[in-house]
Amino acid sequence: MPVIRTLSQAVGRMLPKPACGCRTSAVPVRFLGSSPRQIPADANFHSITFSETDHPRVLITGGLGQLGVGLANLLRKRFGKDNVILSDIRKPPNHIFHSGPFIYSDILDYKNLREIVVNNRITWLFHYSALLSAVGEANVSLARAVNITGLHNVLDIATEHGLRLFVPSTIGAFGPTSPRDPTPDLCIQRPRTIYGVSKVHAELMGEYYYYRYGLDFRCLRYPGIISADSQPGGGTTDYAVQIFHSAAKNGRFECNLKPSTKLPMMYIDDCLRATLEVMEAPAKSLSMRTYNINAMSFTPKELAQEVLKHVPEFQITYNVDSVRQAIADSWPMNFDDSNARKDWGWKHDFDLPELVTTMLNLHGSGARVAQAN
Ligand SMILES: NC(=O)C1=CN([C@@H]2O[C@H](COP(=O)(O)OP(=O)(O)OC[C@H]3O[C@@H](n4cnc5c(N)ncnc54)[C@H](O)[C@@H]3O)[C@@H](O)[C@H]2O)C=CC1
Ligand SMILES: CC(=O)[C@H](N)C(=O)O
Repeated sequence: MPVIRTLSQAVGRMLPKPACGCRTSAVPVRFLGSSPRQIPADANFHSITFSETDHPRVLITGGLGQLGVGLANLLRKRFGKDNVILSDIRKPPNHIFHSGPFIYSDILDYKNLREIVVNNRITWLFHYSALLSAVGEANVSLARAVNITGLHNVLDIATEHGLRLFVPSTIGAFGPTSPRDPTPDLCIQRPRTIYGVSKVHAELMGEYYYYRYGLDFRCLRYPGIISADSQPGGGTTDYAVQIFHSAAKNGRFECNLKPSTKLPMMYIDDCLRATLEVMEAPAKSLSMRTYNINAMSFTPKELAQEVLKHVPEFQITYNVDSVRQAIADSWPMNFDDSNARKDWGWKHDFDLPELVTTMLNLHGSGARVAQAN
């Protein structure tokens, strides 16, 4: 990799500066080889019309999951409703269908994805389609197809059409031989789930395409994300979302992880803001292409204790799911995100007390919260 970078820098120094004074890619990609899918490297579709003063034209894949709709809302506020297209293979509920552009897109269908990018003049792509850790273990071949083959399609299309590409990674990209407390950006990554393996693959492929073809690839490793108005899609950290729903509904919760299982977590607003911030960060501020981001770490017991402060009758019981427990035991307990904080000013807003108050209020147990306070 450093060899390619050095080579690209050397080639870059040999190139004449563009007369127009316009910005060039940090890596003079076209001189390093052909583009990924047998498309001539000098084909004209690289002439990007998007400039820094225009709003990006955004496509979100896998947009009907836990995170995509919230991301679309945030991006639509910033870039305009019609500039952000949600896509998925599922049928959107009415309120989402009527809230802005939605399109069917299966990321395994390369030609269809390319057509969407071309016809809608997409300039930024947020690639959210994935099978998460627990469902991935239940269907390894589908997880392999969606998380790995799907990523290949996205990488090639993003490269061919000069897109800025965001791919989320996860605490699940680490494994039992990684340092767990804290886990730095760069360390041993030997995950034991197909989900984790596919995310390490995505991190490495994105970085490779950045050096090899100049793809503007950006990646954050998310902790477990906690949201009120969207359901989690089958992960190991799902309990930390479901507990609020149960606490507000009937004051009881059966947890599928042991009380002492400590994992990094983050409120959805922080996660989505980080995603927008890293996409807007000037390329020169990014010393890496994949960053850890962190907010808080807690165990089910600690979370339950915080919920109890608001819902005094709350009861938690434990019925451990061995698959999820084994996964959680191999993941980081604390995340070191000092590089994100240093390079592009990442800062979280929500710690555990704010998270719990916000979640219970959003779940309509405001009356209980007020009573307890
Ligand atoms: N939610 C979390 O706690 C975390 C999420 N992430 C990552 O963030 C991204 C989004 O996560 P969530 O919204 O939670 O996931 P999710 O599981 O809730 O949603 C994934 C979406 O992908 C769609 N999908 C599946 N196969 C597809 C295909 N062939 N073509 C197009 N779409 C397809 C599904 O229909 C679903 O709507 C994922 O890449 C995930 O790995 C990373 C760390 C934590
Ligand atoms: C942390 C994640 O990536 C996700 N929520 C999962 O538990 O699989």
